[in-house]
Amino acid sequence: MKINSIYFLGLGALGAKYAASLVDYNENLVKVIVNEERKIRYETEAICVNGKKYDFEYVTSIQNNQFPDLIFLVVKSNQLNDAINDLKPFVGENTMIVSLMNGITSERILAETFGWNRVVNAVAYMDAVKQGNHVTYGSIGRIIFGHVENKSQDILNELHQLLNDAEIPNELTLEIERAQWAKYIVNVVGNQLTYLLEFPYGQFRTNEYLNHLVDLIGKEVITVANAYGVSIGQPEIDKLKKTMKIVDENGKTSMLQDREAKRYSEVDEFSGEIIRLGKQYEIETPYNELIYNMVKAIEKTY
Ligand SMILES: NC(=O)C1=CN([C@@H]2O[C@H](COP(=O)(O)OP(=O)(O)OC[C@H]3O[C@@H](n4cnc5c(N)ncnc54)[C@H](OP(=O)(O)O)[C@@H]3O)[C@@H](O)[C@H]2O)C=CC1
Ligand SMILES: CC(C)(CO)C(=O)C(=O)O
Repeated sequence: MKINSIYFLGLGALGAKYAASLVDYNENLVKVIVNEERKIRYETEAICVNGKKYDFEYVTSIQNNQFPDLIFLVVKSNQLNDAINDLKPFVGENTMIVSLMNGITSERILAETFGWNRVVNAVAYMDAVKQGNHVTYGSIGRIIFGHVENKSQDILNELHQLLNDAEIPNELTLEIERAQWAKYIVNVVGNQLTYLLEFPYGQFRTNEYLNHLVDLIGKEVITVANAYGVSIGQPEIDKLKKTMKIVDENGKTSMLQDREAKRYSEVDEFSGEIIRLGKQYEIETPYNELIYNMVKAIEKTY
């Protein structure tokens, strides 16, 4: 099956970056799902990605019964429920939905509405930031994707080829859940610690107390991951520490950026989900309990 049309729902930092890269490859490929309010707003102030202005094609409904082959869903986890409602009219019987969202639950929630045969699991490594209508990113990034039961390989191979042609680094994996947890541990540990301590990445290079906390919280995540059935361990903690040491020392995790902008964070997807899984598997998760309640206490003041 050839991929001739790709829609995006979510034109924020990550969505705009990838929508722009695909438009650069083929301007007829991409449309963006919006409501009337967003359409007017986005058309009035066009989105710029790394300084280049993009006049994306915005759609508020399906035209001529032509459903997209693929939809990238790229919203924050606290926007997912509304996004699913807005997505429903655009999902045809052959449309696949790729969630680029952080965390491990969005695909399951999507599958509850659309079925697993419509859902592609994915994880994105990127450092995109959106301020006003300007999106900037520094790293070339990478998308890793796959089907949780390794089904739908035809369209996944097609997507792999298309991303390669568009020069978007990507990997089609048969171990997508493991790949998602390897990123999830970075978010649960790195995002949440930098949020609470208000630290840029540079602190990971020198601060032994911070790195001790990485070990403590990391081990808690690994215990839960192993009970969930995903085989990650100390190598993922070591890799996370290494990653945090080589990125821009002044850069900040998205969760710290949320705090600075007084936006609600994705804490429910991070420690919230670890606590929930901990209860399910009868594993104590005291570090995540502490983090969750501290983040919520801060957000309560908004
Ligand atoms: N930024 C990054 O580099 C990375 C982000 N991620 C993950 O990707 C996800 C998205 O992050 P990010 O792009 O940074 O977040 P942003 O907040 O920048 O973008 C989210 C966008 O979704 C739009 N949106 C929300 N609800 C709807 C809806 N119902 N219909 C249409 N558009 C909607 C918002 O529009 P509006 O502003 O108009 O309300 C906003 O532009 C998160 O899970 C994040 O953790 C993962 C890896 C890297
Ligand atoms: C991996 C990391 C920490 C990169 O910035 C991230 O995903 C985030 O900030 O949300």
